[in-house]
Amino acid sequence: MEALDYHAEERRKAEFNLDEMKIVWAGSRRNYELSDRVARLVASDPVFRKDNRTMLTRKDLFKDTLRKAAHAWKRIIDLRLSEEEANMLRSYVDQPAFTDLHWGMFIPAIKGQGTSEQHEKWLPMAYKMQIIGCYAQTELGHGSNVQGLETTATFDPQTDEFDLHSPTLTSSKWWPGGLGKVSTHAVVYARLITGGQDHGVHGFIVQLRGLDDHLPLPGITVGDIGMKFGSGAYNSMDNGLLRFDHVRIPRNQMLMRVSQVTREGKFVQSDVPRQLVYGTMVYVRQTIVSDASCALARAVCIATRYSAVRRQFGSQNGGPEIQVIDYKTQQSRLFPLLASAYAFRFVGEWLKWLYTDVTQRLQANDFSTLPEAHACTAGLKSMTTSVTADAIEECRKLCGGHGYLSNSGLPELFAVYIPTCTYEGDNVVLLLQVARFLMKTVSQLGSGKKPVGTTAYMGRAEHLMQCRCEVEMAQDWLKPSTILEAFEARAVRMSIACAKSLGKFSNPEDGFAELSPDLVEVAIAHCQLIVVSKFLEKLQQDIPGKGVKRQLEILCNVYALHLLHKHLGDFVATGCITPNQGALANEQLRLLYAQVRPNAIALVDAFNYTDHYLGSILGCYDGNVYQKLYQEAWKDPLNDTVVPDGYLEYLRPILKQHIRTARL
Ligand SMILES: CCCCCCCCCCCCCCCCCCCCCCCC(=O)SCCNC(=O)CCNC(=O)[C@H](O)C(C)(C)COP(=O)(O)OP(=O)(O)OC[C@H]1O[C@@H](n2cnc3c(N)ncnc32)[C@H](O)[C@@H]1OP(=O)(O)O
Ligand SMILES: Cc1cc2nc3c(=O)[nH]c(=O)nc-3n(C[C@H](O)[C@H](O)[C@H](O)COP(=O)(O)OP(=O)(O)OC[C@H]3O[C@@H](n4cnc5c(N)ncnc54)[C@H](O)[C@@H]3O)c2cc1C
Repeated sequence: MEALDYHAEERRKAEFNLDEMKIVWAGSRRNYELSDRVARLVASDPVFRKDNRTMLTRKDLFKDTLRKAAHAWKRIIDLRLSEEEANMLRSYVDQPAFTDLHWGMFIPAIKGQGTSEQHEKWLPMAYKMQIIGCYAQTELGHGSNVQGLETTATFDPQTDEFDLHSPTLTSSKWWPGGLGKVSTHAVVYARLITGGQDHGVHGFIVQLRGLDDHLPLPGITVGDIGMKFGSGAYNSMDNGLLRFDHVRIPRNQMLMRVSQVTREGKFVQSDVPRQLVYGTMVYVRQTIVSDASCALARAVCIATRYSAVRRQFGSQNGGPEIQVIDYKTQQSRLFPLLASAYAFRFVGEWLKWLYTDVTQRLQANDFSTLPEAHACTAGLKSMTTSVTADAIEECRKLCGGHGYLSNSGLPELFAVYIPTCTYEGDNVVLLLQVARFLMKTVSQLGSGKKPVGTTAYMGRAEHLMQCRCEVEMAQDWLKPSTILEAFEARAVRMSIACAKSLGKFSNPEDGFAELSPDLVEVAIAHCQLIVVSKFLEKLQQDIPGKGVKRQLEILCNVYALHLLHKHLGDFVATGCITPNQGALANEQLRLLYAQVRPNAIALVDAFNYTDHYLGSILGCYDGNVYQKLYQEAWKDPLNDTVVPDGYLEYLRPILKQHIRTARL
């Protein structure tokens, strides 16, 4: 018998080839096939079950995470999964774990900041997980300000060792994932001191726990920092605290690609820029952008499918009520998020390319593109995670009351997701880094130095400062060059206006601090331009499949025009467009929503998410929402008994007292 599909009619409405769209989303046919195989592998394995996760106590959740990680590792070995497949497996298992930090930060830190001898010594053990590491940078007193870290690593020429010490309470390491209960090793960031001189923050490989008994080594205090936001969620991770009481490590455990300390205790700064010490963060920020599109797509998939099932009001002659997805307000809240998921997917692909390119250049000692890579990863990490976090909450609201149920999947997704706005760089702090980069670029405009890469448009500042938008009718907004020029003109005009305001301050740092809210807006305008332009570039590629390119063009226009509508003040105030042209953009946006509507379900089907990964009754593929909600309610432990525990002690006495009072 064919399974019920409540979305069958919706799926029939689609105007494009779904299989081809799945490939576009995955990046290539090969990626699609790998990802599909791994998703099914995870979904069909009972060890990876996650529907009961929010009910577990912290200890049980943590043990469940250890079990899943061990099982995942076994599957990776048994099936000889590649690094790429293992990473897909991590995504589909969907439970933050120490393994994220081991593979995502500990190993990359050694690779990026270690010498070839250090690679040879440490990487084979790390790859086999004979040692497990974390990334211990943040302290109780300092996270954003890395230069303010207090942990010290003092070289002792007598013994050829570093003495690691936590001199104050605020120097305690605080937050590193995997540190609390699991890691045997850490890359610890500490101030390097030689001959009484402070050389700033550097990375050191430090063993924390015994490899046989897992007990902390002498001088080391280590533990978990406690429960975090939400149930389930990020509590599967053992974010930890760590203190050193004069712990000794050999000199060759300082990561020495950027700077070295000789046997005599001489500090040597190589030609490699000091910022490479921050290189692991650049790598992870890039991965966070790709992950943002996945989290956003997940929330949007749930809200879209549910919006097609849910009906409220408008029944005619006893017929069905209106599907809430047909309300224009629902569309204007949902479809820009759907478009953003695609936009972030494509900008994530591009950022991966940029990161690979900069890494190859760094290996050849070409550091010229490092500032651009830093600005792009910082800015896009900030922008995509802020949008995604807000979007998950919006999707919860789009699902009405049922969105607040844990089994909608949205509360836990939100709780797991929101720290991305803080970790790997607070989003505002990162946007200020972008703003610094932009102000520097503007200040060099007159010097003959041509801006390149994502700031190349600033080289056309003269034109962009005075160009006039030529839109006369709503449909004029569909021209890619018109959209691009409006976004470029807005970004350049906001940047130059801020640079001019900065010039009025005698001390530039005072000016930067005073104008920082405006600078954040400038950085956002620049990042939005990057996303819009990368979406437009994607559309220049050969995209096969009936109607696929057309749908992507519609989504690209939705993405750009909803931003234009949202930030209309910026566009009008800078004179890039007139208020009337803004109104025409909004008119066009409404027409675009009507074009998205018949394709909405198929556009979220293209993410190819299994019901296991979605973890949401509201978002299930077959749309059989009400029956599943009803069945699920009876599985709640509160429904194990008809009369709840505590009735005799607490409820009955009140009820009885009430009866007595009533009789009086
Ligand atoms: C159960 C499941 C099992 C499954 C098993 C499966 C196994 C296989 C799995 C495979 C897994 C792969 C996983 C990947 C996933 C990874 C997930 C990771 C999760 C992350 C958790 C979070 C971790 C953290 O949070 S770590 C800590 C992060 N901390 C920060 O980000 C701190 C933010 N602060 C800063 O970055 C800096 O301090 C800064 C930049 C704000 C200021 O620095 P500073 O004061 O030194 O600089 P400035 O004076 O402002 O600038 C000087 C100069 O330098 C430039 N610059 C700054 N930063 C950089 C940089 N990074 N790169 C390059 N240049 C930089 C800056 O622009 C200035 O330039 P000028 O030209 O001089 O202006
Ligand atoms: C779930 C989670 C996992 C983490 N995992 C790790 C890990 O594995 N390893 C690790 O080392 N760290 C980790 N961290 C720490 C994380 O990297 C830091 O919390 C993060 O970098 C933010 O720093 P902070 O906490 O010092 O925030 P703060 O800098 O104290 O931010 C507080 C407020 O001050 C504002 N602010 C700060 N500086 C400025 C400024 N210059 N201008 C304007 N506003 C400013 C911020 O915008 C924010 O609103 C993790 C954190 C979390 C939440």
